[in-house]
Amino acid sequence: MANGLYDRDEAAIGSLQKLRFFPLAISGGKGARLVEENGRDLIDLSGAWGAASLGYGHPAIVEAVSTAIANPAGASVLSASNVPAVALAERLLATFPGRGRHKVWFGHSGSDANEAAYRAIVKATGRTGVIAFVGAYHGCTVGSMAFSGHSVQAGAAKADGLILLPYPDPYRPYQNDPTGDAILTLLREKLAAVPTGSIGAAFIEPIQSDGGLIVPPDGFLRKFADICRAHGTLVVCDEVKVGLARSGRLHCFEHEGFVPDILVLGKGLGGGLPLSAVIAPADILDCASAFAMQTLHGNPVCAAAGLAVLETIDREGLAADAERKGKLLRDGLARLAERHPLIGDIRGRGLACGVELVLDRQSRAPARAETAKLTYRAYELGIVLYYVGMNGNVLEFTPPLTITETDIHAALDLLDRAFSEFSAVSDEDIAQFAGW
Ligand SMILES: Cc1ncc(COP(=O)(O)O)c(/C=N/[C@@H]2CCCCNC2=O)c1O
Repeated sequence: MANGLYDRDEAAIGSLQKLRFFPLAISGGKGARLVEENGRDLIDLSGAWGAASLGYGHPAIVEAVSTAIANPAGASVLSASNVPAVALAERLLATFPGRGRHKVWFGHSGSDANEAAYRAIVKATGRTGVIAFVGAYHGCTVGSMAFSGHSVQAGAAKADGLILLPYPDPYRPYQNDPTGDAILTLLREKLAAVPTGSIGAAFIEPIQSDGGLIVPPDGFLRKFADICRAHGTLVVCDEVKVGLARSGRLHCFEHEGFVPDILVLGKGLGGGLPLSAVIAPADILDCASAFAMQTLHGNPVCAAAGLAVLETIDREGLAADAERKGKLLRDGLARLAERHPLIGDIRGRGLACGVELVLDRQSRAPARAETAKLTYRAYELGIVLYYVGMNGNVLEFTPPLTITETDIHAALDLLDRAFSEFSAVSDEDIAQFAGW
């Protein structure tokens, strides 16, 4: 379609903020389906990288946002309180089992939330050191990149005193130890080499998402937290992508039998609107004023959307639904693996699933080029699906929590075709899409 939407996008919007895999040009959406400019509809297995937690056009979101925008209670919490933001903060605090007094900080994105958490911890404790993991994507601001470990940000300035650890990956285990204990030994060695109490924060994803949708071994997070806390380090759980019912529990850390000191939420919290939150001890979030603020933080319209998301998760039982539908999806993917040797590993919790593609199941050599062609073919067949991973070879399934079983089955049928047909995609077809 000459001078179609995608061409106009290319002409008008810079590549600085683009992560493109195929020429998706969207004019609308409903449920778990996106509609392209030409009227074609696609099943969205990404959910806008997990942000469209309730899909597109959910009545609860439409109602909440329409009401809020028609009578906006100001525009932020900087210099006034507003009804939706206070109500959302109270509702978030009611979900968090941490001991002691906690408060909420509101942001627009996972990036600004992680950055605010780190800056507040340094301000409150004076401890600049930070622990994080190779493969972790905590954001794309200077501050959140400073303790991210994803290859896409290799050139970014890193925090002084950053300790980056391998993330425990049972499919590619560090030192061939699938339990992750070798990583904990490394952590103890690193901590022994720094002044006691010099590390303020430890950032961990309970499922490492952009690093490859990796579910850690049982018990790892709990043991990791114990070691950090013995060093006086606050454990920050980044649930921006896998939180809020997606994993089959309201909070993903519930699978791990531990409670983080600080919880970071984003993406799905806003149901497609820009909204993030940090839940932290009151003494951390009250350590200063006018220190981590942006003009529209705590925007009442976005906060109304956040309330609608939490209420809908509760009312529609979306956590239990995610558990059930995630198993349905992974069982279907396992049946595809019987026919397609490219599939090396299937993993996930709830509706956060990863499928790692390899050239050979013995060597587990990453199938990077094949992954790019597969996602392109899937798009041609009517599926929106992106990939993640340090080797660019892990299909990431984070569909709307409201996806129907019918759409899951339809998507699996289309994926089956994509696996059979992707080799027909030419290098030229994907050349213009840089991906990660
Ligand atoms: C665990 C986790 N923490 C923080 C972030 C940053 O969130 P924002 O992109 O909302 O700033 C993210 C964002 N992840 C990226 C966003 C860029 C495109 C690639 N796919 C993602 O999901 C994240 O997954």
